[in-house]
Amino acid sequence: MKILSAAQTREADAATLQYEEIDSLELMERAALAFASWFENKFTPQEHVYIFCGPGNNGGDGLAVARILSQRQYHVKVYLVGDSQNTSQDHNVNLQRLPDTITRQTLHSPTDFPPLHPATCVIDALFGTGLNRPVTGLFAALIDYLNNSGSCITSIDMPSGLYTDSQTPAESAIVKANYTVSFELPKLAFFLPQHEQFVGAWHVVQIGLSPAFIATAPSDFHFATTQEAKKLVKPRRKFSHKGTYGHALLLCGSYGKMGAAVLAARSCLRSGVGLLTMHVPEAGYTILQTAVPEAMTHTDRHQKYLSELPEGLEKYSAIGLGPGIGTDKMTKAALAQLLTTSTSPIVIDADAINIIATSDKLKAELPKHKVIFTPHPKEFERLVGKAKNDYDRLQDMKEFCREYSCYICLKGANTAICTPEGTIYFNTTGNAGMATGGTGDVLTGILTALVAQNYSLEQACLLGVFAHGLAGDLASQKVGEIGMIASDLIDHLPQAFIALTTA
Ligand SMILES: NC(=O)C1=CN([C@@H]2O[C@H](COP(=O)(O)OP(=O)(O)OC[C@H]3O[C@@H](n4cnc5c(N)ncnc54)[C@H](OP(=O)(O)O)[C@@H]3O)[C@@H](O)[C@H]2O)[C@H](O)CC1
Ligand SMILES: [K+]
Repeated sequence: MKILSAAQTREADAATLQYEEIDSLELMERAALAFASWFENKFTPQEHVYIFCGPGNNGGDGLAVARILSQRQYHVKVYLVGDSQNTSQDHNVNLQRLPDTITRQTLHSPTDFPPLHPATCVIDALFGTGLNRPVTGLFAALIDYLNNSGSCITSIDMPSGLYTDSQTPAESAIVKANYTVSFELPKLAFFLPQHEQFVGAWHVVQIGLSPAFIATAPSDFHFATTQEAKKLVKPRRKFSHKGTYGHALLLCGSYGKMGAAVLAARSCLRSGVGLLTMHVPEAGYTILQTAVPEAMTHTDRHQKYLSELPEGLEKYSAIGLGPGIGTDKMTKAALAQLLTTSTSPIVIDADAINIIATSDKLKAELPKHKVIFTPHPKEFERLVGKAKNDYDRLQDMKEFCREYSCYICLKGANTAICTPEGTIYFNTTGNAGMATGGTGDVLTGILTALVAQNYSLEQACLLGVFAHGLAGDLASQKVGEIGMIASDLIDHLPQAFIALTTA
């Protein structure tokens, strides 16, 4: 699904009003009803609800929510902030519609701020997508007060003070929401690690914005949905054999890091590949043959490191390399040779990324449209460079992928997948239990298996990253996040693929 900018959200809003022949007040009512339903599922009417409303339509939503929640037996108080001469039309109508039974107060200075308790539910309706400058003055004082209150804060549409799709200036106060309930589509800001403390757990509620508008709106940013991931899966054919599903080659491992090779091999096999050959240092032979009997094992002449490529590279439909290989100069030479001789797509991870990161020559030799990089943030920084903030990092990623015609899966809470055209997809599966050694090796195995099966590189990234996160989510239901290890992901890959192939 697409992610729209703040400006496009306003256009979608206008297109919806025109297409459905409704007025903006009705759309605001829909938004408020959708928010209130989410709120009712989360909080009981025992809790006191304080709603802080700004001058625009975000504040208008807050006023409509106040009316609806009060009808549903919540004890609601409304606090109005800002110049009452500068309020939006729909804000004004909803203020008039507020029943007299609801206490309301205009906040003129910090001395007016109401006492707040940890048990108070705060709804933040100060600013949404219409924020057009940093939040300072009384609004900033209020935001600081809310942030320090210990109360549970739910933001309507956006945490107030946070820019929707560009870097928020440092001087802006920003609400630190526990929950953000946004309308129709998540906003770009939600996917960036730097905003974790502001956005909290985000949810999207539907308000029926024009699907036709959304379908045609241009956007470089997307997020992955289960429906989309399911559409990517190619069903197995009845009259097929192991040759139908490709032959993967994984170059992994070094002395003391042979476990990375085992993890990549096992996940590759659990992702549907027809045949798998492992090329590992001599010391890995017994380990691989014992731990992964389904894989063929080919050994390097070097005992501890990879120093050469196996014969007959052309027979492999995909090559994965990096997990556990180290950065020995012999390994670097073998990698250089691979980049210039391989005709197959290559998945490049871990130390293979670190090796390429140090050499402009190797970067220049990357085969076009044939490489997927899977860096974690530190490896990304080495490969692409250090960015000032997450928006700049996305921009740098696009430029790198365009320059080298490659794909990058930047691993993290919402792994960001970038194509050579500069389109970015944020993944939506996975959990913090996956922040543990070896889960990256598992991803390399999955992606190599999918590319070997003839998925396009883009399809492999989207499906592979989604399945990897889904396996993590399924594993967390069994072992939780704290006790999770990379092998748990492999154990849950079959279930993940079952979930992606059932309606
Ligand atoms: N399509 C949808 O998703 C719908 C969303 N709805 C809700 O509407 C808001 C967007 O409403 P909008 O009125 O465009 O904008 P805001 O309420 O976010 O803010 C605009 C007002 O705030 C003032 N402003 C802006 N920045 C600041 C600031 N830093 N300090 C003080 N005041 C600020 C601005 O005043 P100006 O001085 O710039 O004129 C406006 O008064 C969206 O987020 C949803 O919550 C609809 O309800 C349904 C459809
Ligand atoms: K808000």
